Amino acid sequence: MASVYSTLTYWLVNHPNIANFTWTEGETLGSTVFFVSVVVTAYLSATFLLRYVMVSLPSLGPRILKPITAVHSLILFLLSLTMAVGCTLSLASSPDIVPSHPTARFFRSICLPLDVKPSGSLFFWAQVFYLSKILEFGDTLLIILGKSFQRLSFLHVYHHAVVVIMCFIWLRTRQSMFPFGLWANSTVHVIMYGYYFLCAIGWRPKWKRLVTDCQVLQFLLAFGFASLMFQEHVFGSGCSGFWACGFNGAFNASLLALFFNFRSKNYAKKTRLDTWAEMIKDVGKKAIGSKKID
Ligand SMILES: CC(C)(COP(=O)(O)OP(=O)(O)OC[C@H]1O[C@@H](n2cnc3c(N)ncnc32)[C@H](O)[C@@H]1OP(=O)(O)O)[C@@H](O)C(=O)NCCC(=O)NCCSC(=O)CC(=O)O
Repeated sequence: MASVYSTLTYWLVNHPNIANFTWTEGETLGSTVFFVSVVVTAYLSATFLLRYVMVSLPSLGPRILKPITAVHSLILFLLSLTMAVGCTLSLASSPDIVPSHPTARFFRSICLPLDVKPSGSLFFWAQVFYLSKILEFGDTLLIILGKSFQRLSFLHVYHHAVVVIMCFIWLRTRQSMFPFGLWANSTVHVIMYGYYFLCAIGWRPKWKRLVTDCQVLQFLLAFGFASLMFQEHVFGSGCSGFWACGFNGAFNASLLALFFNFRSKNYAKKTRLDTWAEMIKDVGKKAIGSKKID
């Protein structure tokens, strides 16, 4: 067990390429406002354009699409797992940012010091996370090519576009709360891409609702921890990128509202149907006396 831990720590935290990583605006891949603007504009334009072009074209058949979707989801599942483990180990073992006391270590995941340098393993994983959000654009392409237009929701497109801007702001402002956000979202995406992968290989899991609930939970936890960060910023020694956290707060609040709407549309119906079924059963039971009905 100890050797697994130390091997993982070496490859995901202490490897020279990771430990010596420094995010430098204008030098690191994707580190300019121009890059983010082009990427997000290209994503939105391509999505709307392809959506309308595909209306008059035949969809790629499931024989071609399902294996590609499965591979894409599997890659994102493995990448999310690697980022979640990498972030956890970075928080547990980076001596430069993380003090040895567990409570202080937790606070480091929600409040970075004002003079924090954008270097080391945590920032390395934030950069990987940022680039992985561009890879997630593939989800939209797969939905459009399969002509599953009902799944091309506002929630989907809005999330995929704005999350890239959010990650760029994390890095540019050395924003506090990003280690928690990175850890929570990567962990949730392990479950989400696991679910998507299983759907793509033809096994539709029964725990879809659990995936949605985990997504909602990450936003709720973020609000809880943000209040602790606020206290630490105001009454403690200050947190880096405090004002940029407002962007995250607004984005999380909008996603929370959209996910509550998604939940009520996708799962509440079932509950109502169940209620109706039970009512009909009761009426039936009364009508035929003590006879059992299914
Ligand atoms: C359970 C959810 C994860 C997904 O809900 P859906 O209603 O979209 O799920 P579904 O049951 O229709 O999904 C199964 C279908 O997805 C296909 N599928 C598989 N892999 C996919 C991929 N990588 N991208 C897009 N589609 C994919 C399967 O082949 C299957 O198609 P077929 O049905 O043809 O067999 C939900 O909680 C959710 O997030 N809904 C919002 C929609 C969304 O776009 N979410 C992701 C971005 S938001 C996000 O990611 C927030 C966060 O950060 O946590």
